[in-house]
Amino acid sequence: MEADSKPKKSGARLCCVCNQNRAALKRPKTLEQICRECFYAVFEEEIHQVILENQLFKPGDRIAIGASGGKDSTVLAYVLSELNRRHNYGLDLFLLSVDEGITGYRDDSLETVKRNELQYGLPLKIVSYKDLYGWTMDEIVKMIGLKNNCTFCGVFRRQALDRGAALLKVDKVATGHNADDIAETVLLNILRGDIARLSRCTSIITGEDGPIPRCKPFKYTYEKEIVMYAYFKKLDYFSTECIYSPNAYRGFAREFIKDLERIRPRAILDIIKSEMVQSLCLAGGAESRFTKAWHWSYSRPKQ
Ligand SMILES: Nc1ncnc2c1ncn2[C@@H]1O[C@H](COP(=O)(O)OP(=O)(O)OP(=O)(O)O)[C@@H](O)[C@H]1O
Repeated sequence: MEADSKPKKSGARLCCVCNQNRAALKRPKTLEQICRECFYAVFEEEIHQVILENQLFKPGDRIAIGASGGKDSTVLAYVLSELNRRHNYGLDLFLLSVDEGITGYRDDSLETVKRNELQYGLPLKIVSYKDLYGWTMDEIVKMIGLKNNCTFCGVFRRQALDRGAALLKVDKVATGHNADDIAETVLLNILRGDIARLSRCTSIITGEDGPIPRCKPFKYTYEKEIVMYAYFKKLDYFSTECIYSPNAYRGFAREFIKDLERIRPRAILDIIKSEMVQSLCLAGGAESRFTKAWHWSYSRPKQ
């Protein structure tokens, strides 16, 4: 037997990919035992394939990465810079942050993004609610209280990202929304009976009819794997929840998805997939029939 084909440690569980190194973790998505190096490789390769298959970028594109300083957007910035170099995507990458003006949250996470700017060598643009709208979220919450503040903030942030993207003259904004976020949104839209949003929420590219399209390279990437990747790679990210976001309804959906994942990891992908199939049916002309049937059954008097 050749030296390098021997297991490194007898009795230790071997990585199911290379069959050489000791497994260091169980992949949350597949439950495979895998070593760190192979985990990095499969994690990055899956994202690369998603980018290619969905034609998320074109050579020469200027891409802003929506950078909140959280784990998802930090891993996105790191992985996109790596893939851009490795596969010669030919992209000009930028970090774009929105400062909502939330003391004790966004000010701290922006410090992380400023460090990421240096660590990854990506130019950073920060746009603030105060400059764009004349109000910080702290001031808005003082005025309107905690009810509905997430709705305001979401609308403002979307516009602020568009404004920042226009200043940077980018072709697209990439965000760190992951598979768990998308499955959660599918579930929320089902629970609210919001068919219009339901049929849009799994799209990997959105806003193509608006000023600047958005894309989600992590559409199929599990949150737990993002956390593991950030942890093993020792990436510098900020991990505190927004102080104004006690969104109970979304919280329930999140917990439910996590419970399903514990029993059956594929559940996250299956929720996304089943929504995509339904959207395709709607796009194929079944929309009016489906909507009529929906309204009929919804408004039918109780027997
Ligand atoms: N203040 C912000 N500035 C720029 N982009 C943002 C901001 N907040 C959110 N985003 C973008 O939207 C995505 C999803 O938002 P979400 O609220 O889930 O982020 P988060 O939990 O604060 O951080 P992350 O998703 O990076 O871990 C982020 O990954 C990021 O790309």
